Amino acid sequence: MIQTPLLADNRFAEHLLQHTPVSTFVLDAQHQVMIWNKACEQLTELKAETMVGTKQHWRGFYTEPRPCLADLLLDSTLGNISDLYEQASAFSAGTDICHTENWCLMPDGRRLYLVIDAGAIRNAQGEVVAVVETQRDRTEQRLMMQSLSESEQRISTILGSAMDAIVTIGPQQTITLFNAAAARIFRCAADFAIGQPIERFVAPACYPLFKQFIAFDSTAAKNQAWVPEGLSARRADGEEFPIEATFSPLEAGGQKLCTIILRDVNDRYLAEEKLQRLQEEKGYLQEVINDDHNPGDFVSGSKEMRAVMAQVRRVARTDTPVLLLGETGTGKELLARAVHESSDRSAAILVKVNCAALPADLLESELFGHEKGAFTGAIQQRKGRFELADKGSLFLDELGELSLSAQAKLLRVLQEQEFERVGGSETLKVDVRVIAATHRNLAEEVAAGRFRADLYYRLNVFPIDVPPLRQRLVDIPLLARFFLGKYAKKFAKPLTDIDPAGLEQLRQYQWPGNVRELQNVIERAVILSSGPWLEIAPLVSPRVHASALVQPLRTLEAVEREHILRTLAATDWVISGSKGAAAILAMNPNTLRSRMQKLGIVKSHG
Ligand SMILES: Nc1ncnc2c1ncn2[C@@H]1O[C@H](COP(=O)(O)OP(=O)(O)OP(=O)(O)O)[C@@H](O)[C@H]1O
Repeated sequence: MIQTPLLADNRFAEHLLQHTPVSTFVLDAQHQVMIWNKACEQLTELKAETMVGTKQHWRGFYTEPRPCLADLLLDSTLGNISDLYEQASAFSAGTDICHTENWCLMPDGRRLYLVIDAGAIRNAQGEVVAVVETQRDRTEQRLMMQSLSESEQRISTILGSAMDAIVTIGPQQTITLFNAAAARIFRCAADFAIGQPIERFVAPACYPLFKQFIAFDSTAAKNQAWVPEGLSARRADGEEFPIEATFSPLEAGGQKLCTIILRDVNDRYLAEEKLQRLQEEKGYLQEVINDDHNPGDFVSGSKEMRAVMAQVRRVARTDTPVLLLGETGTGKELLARAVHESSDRSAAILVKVNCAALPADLLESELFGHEKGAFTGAIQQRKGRFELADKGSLFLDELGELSLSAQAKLLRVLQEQEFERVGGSETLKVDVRVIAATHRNLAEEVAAGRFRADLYYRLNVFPIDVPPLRQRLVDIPLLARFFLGKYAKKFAKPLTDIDPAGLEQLRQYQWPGNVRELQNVIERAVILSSGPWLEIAPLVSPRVHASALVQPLRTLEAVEREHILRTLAATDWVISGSKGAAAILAMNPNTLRSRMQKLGIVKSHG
C-alpha cells in the first residue's frame, strides 16, 4: 500500500509510471484519469492528451461505458466483478489491491487476454486519493498455453485409446508414462507403475537384452528399434508373457527418455496356433470327404447288431477306450464313428489313422508328429494325428499292425495323455479318446510277442465284437437293398428290387469280405443290370457247410499270402480300381500294398 500522495509532489514517481513498460493509468478519487502512460497509449491506441482529465478510460478497453477494475476498487464494489468480467479466469482481492485476468474485446476489435492489477493510493489520513491500474497483455502466452493443453489432451486421448501398451522411461530407468493399455496388459494401475523401475516389468531372463535397447548412451539405442520376438515382459502379478516391442529413444528438455510400445503376442500365438490347427483339420476333413470309405447310414436289423449298437450307446458317453474286434469289412469304422458321434466329444473331430497303411517309422510320425530335422525329409515341424484329435477321438484302424515302439508311445498317451513328437523333447498334453479296431486276434498277438500285453489290457477294457456278416443273415437282404438304393440312385438305374434267386445266392454266400464285399457285389451288379430286377452274377465261393472248410491247419499268414497271390494272379497284378485285387479282396488298396510288403509278395518277372 502506498501511503503518500506522491503523484502531486513526486515528479520522479510520475516519471517512472509514465515510462514503465507496463500499460498503466491512474484515476483520482473522482474517477478522472490522472495518468495515461506511454505503454497504455500503445495498448489502447488512445493518446494521453485525450484521456487525462476525463472519465473516458473505459474506451481503452470496452466498446461501451463500463467500470474498469480501478473504478470497482474506488467504489468498493468488487462484488460485481463477475458481472463485468464474465470470462475472468482468476480473481483475487484485498482491501487495496485486486487482480483479475480475462479476455477483453478491445474497441478496435482485437481480442486480448489481459492480466489486470489495481492498487489504491491513500493519503496520510488513510483516504483513497487515487487508484493505479496496470494491464499486461498475455494473449500470446495464453494462446500457447491453450494449444499446449489441447495437444496434451489430444495426446492423452490417443495414448488412452491405443491398443498397445505405451510406456515411457526416464534417465533413471523409472517409468514416467503408463497408458491405459499398459495398465490392462501389465494388470496394474498407472499410479502404481509410474515411478517404478522398468526392470520390475521385464522378465528377468530378458532384462540384459532389454537394457541394450534402452541404454541411452549406447550407439545402438540411437535409433528406433523394433523387436518382433525374443522378449518377455512381466505383469504386476509376476506372470511372464511374450511381447513384440518398439523402442524409441528421444531427448526432450535435456532429458533422455525412451518410449516403449509393446503388445502381448500370446493372443497372436494362440490365434496362429488355432489357425494352423484349423488348417490341418480342414486338410484332414478334405481327405475324409475325398475318401470313398466315408460312411453313410448304418443298417442293422439282426439281434446281433442291435446288441452291438446297445454296447456302443452304453460306452459312448464315457471316456473309456473302445476296442472293436471283427473281420475286415464288418463295419468297425462305422461303429467307431457312432461311438464318437454319441459321445460328449462329438463337437470336435474324429481323426482316423490306418496303422497298416504306412511303414512303421512314418506311422509314428503320422501319429505323434515330428520336429523339423527329425529325419531326412522332415523339412518342417508337423503335428501328428493325436494333436489334431485333441478334445475329440482318434480311430486307430488295423491296430494290430502297430510297431512295438509306437505301441509304447500309445500306451503312454492312454495312461498319461502325453507324448513327444518324433525327434522332439517337449512333452505335449492332449485330451483324446482312443477307439481302436483290429481284425486280428490280439490275445494271440500278445502270446506271440508282437503286441504289448499292457497295451492290450489297457485297450481291452471295453471290447466290442462285431459279428461277421455270415452270422447275421437277417442283415444281408437289408444291406443289399440299402446298397441297391444307394447305387441305383448314383448310377441313375431304374432298379426296383433284387431278383429272388439272387437274394438267395446272397444269403448262401460266405462273405469273407463281409459288408464291404456285399457293397462291392451290389455296386457291380447295379452297373451291369438294366432293370427292373437287380441281377446277381454267380459269386466266386458259394456258402459251404462249415465241415467242408476243414483243411490241414496252416498259419494265418500262409493262408493270407496264398489268397492274395491267387487274387493278384487273377487280376494280372492290378491292385486298385474296380476290377483290381483290392476291390475283390474288399480291402483298401494301400492296406493291400502294405500287407504285400509285409508278406514279401512281389511280382516275379519271367
Ligand atoms: N451296418 C452297415 N450299414 C451300412 N453300411 C455298412 C455297414 N457295415 C459296413 N458298412 C459299409 O461297409 C464298408 C466297410 O465298413 P467299415 O470300413 O466300417 O469296416 P471295417 O470293419 O472297419 O473294415 P476294415 O477292418 O477292413 O477296416 C464301408 O463302406 C461301410 O460303409
